[in-house]
Amino acid sequence: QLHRRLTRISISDLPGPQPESFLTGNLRQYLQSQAGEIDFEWQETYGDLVRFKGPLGEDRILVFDPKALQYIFRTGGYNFIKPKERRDLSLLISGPGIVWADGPDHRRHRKIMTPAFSTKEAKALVPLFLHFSSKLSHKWKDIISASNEQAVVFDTLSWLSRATLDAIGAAAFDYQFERLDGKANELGDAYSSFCLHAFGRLSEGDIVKQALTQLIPRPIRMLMAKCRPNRRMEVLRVAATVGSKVAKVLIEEKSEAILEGKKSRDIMSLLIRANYSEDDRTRLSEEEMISQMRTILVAGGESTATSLTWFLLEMAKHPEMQTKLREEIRQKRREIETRGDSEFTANDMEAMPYLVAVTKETLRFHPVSYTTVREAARDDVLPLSKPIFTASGKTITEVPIPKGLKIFTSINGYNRHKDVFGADSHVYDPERWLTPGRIEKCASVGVFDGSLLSFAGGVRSCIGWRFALLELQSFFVELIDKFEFSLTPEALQVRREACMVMSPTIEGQTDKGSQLPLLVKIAP
Ligand code: HEM
Repeated sequence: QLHRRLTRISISDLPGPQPESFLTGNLRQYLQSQAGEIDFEWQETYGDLVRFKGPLGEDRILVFDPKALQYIFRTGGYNFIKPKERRDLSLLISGPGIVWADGPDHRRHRKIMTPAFSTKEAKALVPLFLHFSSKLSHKWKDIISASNEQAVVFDTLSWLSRATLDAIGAAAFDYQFERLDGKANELGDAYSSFCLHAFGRLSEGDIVKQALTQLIPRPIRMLMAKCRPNRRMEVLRVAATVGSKVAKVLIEEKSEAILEGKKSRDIMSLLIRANYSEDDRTRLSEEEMISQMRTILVAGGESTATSLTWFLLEMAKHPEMQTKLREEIRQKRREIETRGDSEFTANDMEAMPYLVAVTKETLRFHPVSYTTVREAARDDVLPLSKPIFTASGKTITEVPIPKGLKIFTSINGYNRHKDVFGADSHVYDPERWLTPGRIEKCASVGVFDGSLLSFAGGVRSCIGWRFALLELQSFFVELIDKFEFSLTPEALQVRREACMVMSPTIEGQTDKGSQLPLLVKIAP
C-alpha cells in the first residue's frame, strides 16, 4: 500500500479545502451541512473539481464539471465502479440486487429489469397513479370540509409518503399497503421515513465512528453491521427481514399466477416473466429477485414523495406559478372532456409545456438523490469543459486520476452550474426551460433531458425515471387543480436534510424527523 501511495498519480495539486483533522478529514463539513450547501460553497471557492479528504487522510474529489461528469457517467461505463463500502451498504439495505451488482453481473440484472421499466409500461401505470393522487385529494377535501376553517395545515410529506408508498406497492407488486386509509402494515412501517432514521442527522460521534470503522477488517465490519446493537442498523435490519419475508411470498404467488397463464402487468410480474425467458446462466436467483423488490421499495418510495414535497414548497412560495400551472391543467382538462375522455393520459401530460417545465425545474433545483459516489477502476484521465487552476498556479485542461480514487459526483452542484443554467441558476424559475438560449448544453450528462443530472446517466442511471416522472406529474395535475398551497411559518425554516434522500426537516425541530407543514385550501 505504501509503494502504491508513493508511486501512484497524485491529486494533491488540485484545489480544495484543508482537512479539519487526519482522522475525519473534511467529513464533518461534508456530512453535517445541508444537502448541496458545502457543494455550492466549495464550487464557488475552488472551481469545478475539488479535492477534499476522507477519513485517515484518504483523497477524494468532488466533481461539478459537465464534461468530466459525462465521462464518468456515460463514456466511462464500468470503469467507474461503486466503492466497496457503498456496495456493502447496498447489501445491507437491499441485498444482492441491481444497486449492489457491478460489471457484467450488473449488466445481467439490468437486462432482465429494463423491459419492466419501459416507456410503454410506465405509461400504462398513469391511471393507477391518478387513482392514488385522487384518493389523497379526497381525504384532504373531507378534512378541510369538516374543519371550521377555510384552510388546514397538513404535513404534506407524511401524506405524500403514504400516498406514494400505496402507489408503488400497487404498481410494482400489486400489493395494497393502504397507508392512506391509515392501516398499520409491517412492511409499510419498515419502509416509511426509512432514510432519515437510518442515515440522517449524523453527530460528531457518528462521524468519528464512521472514520474508525474503516480500520476494521471487512468481514468483521459486516458481522458487526448484522449483529451489533445500533439504532441506525436496526432500521436496516428490520426493513431487510420484513422486506425479504413479504417479497418471498409475493414472488411465489406471482410465479404460480404466471404459470397458470394469468397476465398481470405489475413490475414484479413482468420481471418474473422476463426471468423465465432467460437461460440458466443469465437468470436471476430467488435471492436476487427478492433484493430487486427491496430495492424498488427503497429507490422508488421516498424519492418520489420528497420530490413531490419540494414541488409543493416551491408552489407555495410562488403563487403566480401555481395559478399559471392550474390554468394549464384546467385548459387541458376541458380538452380531455371535449374529446370524450375523463382522465389525463401520459401523452396529455407530455403535451403541457408549463407542467413539463415545472417538473424539470423541480428536479433540477431539488435533486433528491443529491450525490453519487464512484471509484476509478483504473488510472484514468478526466476531460474538462474548461481549464482549471491548480493550487500551485498551473492551468490544466484534463485531470489524471489514480486507480482507487473516490469520486463524488455533485448532482446538486452540477444542476446549479452557471455555465449550463445561467447566472441565475440558484433561482427556481420554470421559465428557463421555455425560453430558448437560457440553457447551454455543455455536455450530455443525464438520462432525462441530457442537461439534467437528477436521474444520473449511463449504465447505472435511474431505471425508474420514466415511472417517477409520470407519477410526479399525476400528483401535480390532481393537487394543483384541486388545492391552493401557501407557506406556514415552519416552511420558511425548511432544511434540506442530507440522508441518502434529500428530505425536508424544520430548523430547530429536526428531532421530529422529516416534515413539511403547508397551509392547504380548496382551489378557487
Ligand atoms: C424523483 C424520483 C427519483 C430520482 C430523483 C431518482 C434518482 C436516481 C439516481 C440519481 C440513481 C443513480 C444512483 C447511483 O448511481 O448511485 C438512481 C438509481 C436507481 N433508481 Fe431511481 N430515482 C427516482 C425514482 C425511482 C423510482 C420510482 C424507481 C423504481 C420504481 C427507481 C429505481 C432505481 C433503481 C433500481 C436504481 C439503480 C439502478 C442501477 O444501479 O442500475 N428510482 N435513481
